[in-house]
Amino acid sequence: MENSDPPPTATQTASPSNCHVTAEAGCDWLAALERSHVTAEAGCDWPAATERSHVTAEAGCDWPAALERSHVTAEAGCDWQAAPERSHVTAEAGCDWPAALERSHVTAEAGCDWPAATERSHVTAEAGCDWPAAPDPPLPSDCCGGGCDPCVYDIYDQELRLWQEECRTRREGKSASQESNDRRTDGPALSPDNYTTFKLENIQQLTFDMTSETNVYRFQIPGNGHLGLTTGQHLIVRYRGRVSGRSVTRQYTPISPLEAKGYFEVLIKVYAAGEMSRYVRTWQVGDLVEWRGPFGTFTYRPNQYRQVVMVAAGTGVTPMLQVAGRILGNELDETRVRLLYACRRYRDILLKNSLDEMAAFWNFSASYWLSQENPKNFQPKYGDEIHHGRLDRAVLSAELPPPGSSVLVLICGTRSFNSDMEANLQALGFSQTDFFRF
Ligand SMILES: Cc1cc2nc3c(=O)[nH]c(=O)nc-3n(C[C@H](O)[C@H](O)[C@H](O)COP(=O)(O)OP(=O)(O)OC[C@H]3O[C@@H](n4cnc5c(N)ncnc54)[C@H](O)[C@@H]3O)c2cc1C
Repeated sequence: MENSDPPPTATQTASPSNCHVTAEAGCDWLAALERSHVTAEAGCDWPAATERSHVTAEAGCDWPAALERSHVTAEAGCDWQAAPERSHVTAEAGCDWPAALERSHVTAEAGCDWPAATERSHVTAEAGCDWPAAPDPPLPSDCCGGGCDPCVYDIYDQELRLWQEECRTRREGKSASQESNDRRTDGPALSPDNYTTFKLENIQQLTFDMTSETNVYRFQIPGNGHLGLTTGQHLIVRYRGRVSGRSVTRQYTPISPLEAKGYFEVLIKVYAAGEMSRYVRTWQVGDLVEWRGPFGTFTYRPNQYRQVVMVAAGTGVTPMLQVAGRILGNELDETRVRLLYACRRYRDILLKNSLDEMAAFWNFSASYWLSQENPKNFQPKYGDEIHHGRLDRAVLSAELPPPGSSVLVLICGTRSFNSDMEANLQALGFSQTDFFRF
């Protein structure tokens, strides 16, 4: 006998992974596929969305609650639109959204008109609406596994909390800048819990080539205030794209003296393909940039060690400068400081003038390891200690006193540089307490 079921009245578009599927009115859908994004028309009676499916409902739709990790449930009267790939939802004006479930991040206000969200960001607001972008969760590859404090996951949790807080204040009718100003009048210049905007007052270019540039950015601190950092601490900067709706954070270590008043400076290497770099490249004098901090667990006591050996690569010199500045600025501190600095070429040595000034102190010396410099093609400054080749275990072995002889080794460079140096130190008999990685 032939199947007597009526032909389906609904249009169903099956989707491969990451594509979009749409259900028409009257459609009785099966659970949405993992990672498919689906839209239901009015009158649709959907089953619960499965894990990781993202669903939206049209006006009049009566949806069951979405399961964990599906993102939203729709209210009657809501008029939803299909989300673009991997973005989750867009809300129309007049929409009244219920709170999103775990991992969905936002609720939209009445009157809000949101633009399409970008990949992995969840929702953003359209023209007219000044809704904050939700933070992006870190990728597994963002975590170095080295026990950083704060780790990228801690930063994400903090960002999520801040973002939820900001959404709340917006719902209550208070703008974020108003909040920030309120805080500034009765609090310190900088807070680890909330972002403060600082005005960019100068940009100084240090290096430039086809793939990157390095600049020093100077920010004004109102009222001749200071950051309140201790040695070796860093800040977090946030970028929230008005158009893209993305929220990106990165860490940077101020290079200005810790006690500097009325300003602070950060050195930032701007990469062609870097996510934050793309934003930093657009910075202009007068721009307002959001910072929070300080962060970092490094502690230092004068004369605690006989020698501090700094092993740095590229922009990893920034915390070293802070620590060295602190030691050399205290005439009662007799700690010797030795910097081993790996760069590609001579002209890539960052903050060379500051390092040269430090070299005038009896207890500071620097040695530069150039991996890509042609010995014939550059003119070192008189007295520069230049080596051609890589900063490797043999160098550490020759430079470092034996483990246990009151030496602290500080490490800061790329992720691979850091883990190479840690492995080298351990192979040379140094224990975890003998070194610190920024
Ligand atoms: C505690 C701490 C302090 C820091 N302080 C500073 C600082 O003072 N100044 C500073 O410039 N950076 C500093 N960084 C690094 C900074 O936080 C960013 O990781 C860096 O600016 C790149 O961000 P991005 O979004 O532009 O690039 P991403 O989007 O994160 O990376 C894109 C690509 O850029 C390239 N890239 C990124 N970082 C590096 C790198 N370090 N070496 C080589 N290639 C790289 C890679 O090709 C990468 O694939 C610090 C990091 C930490 C954890």
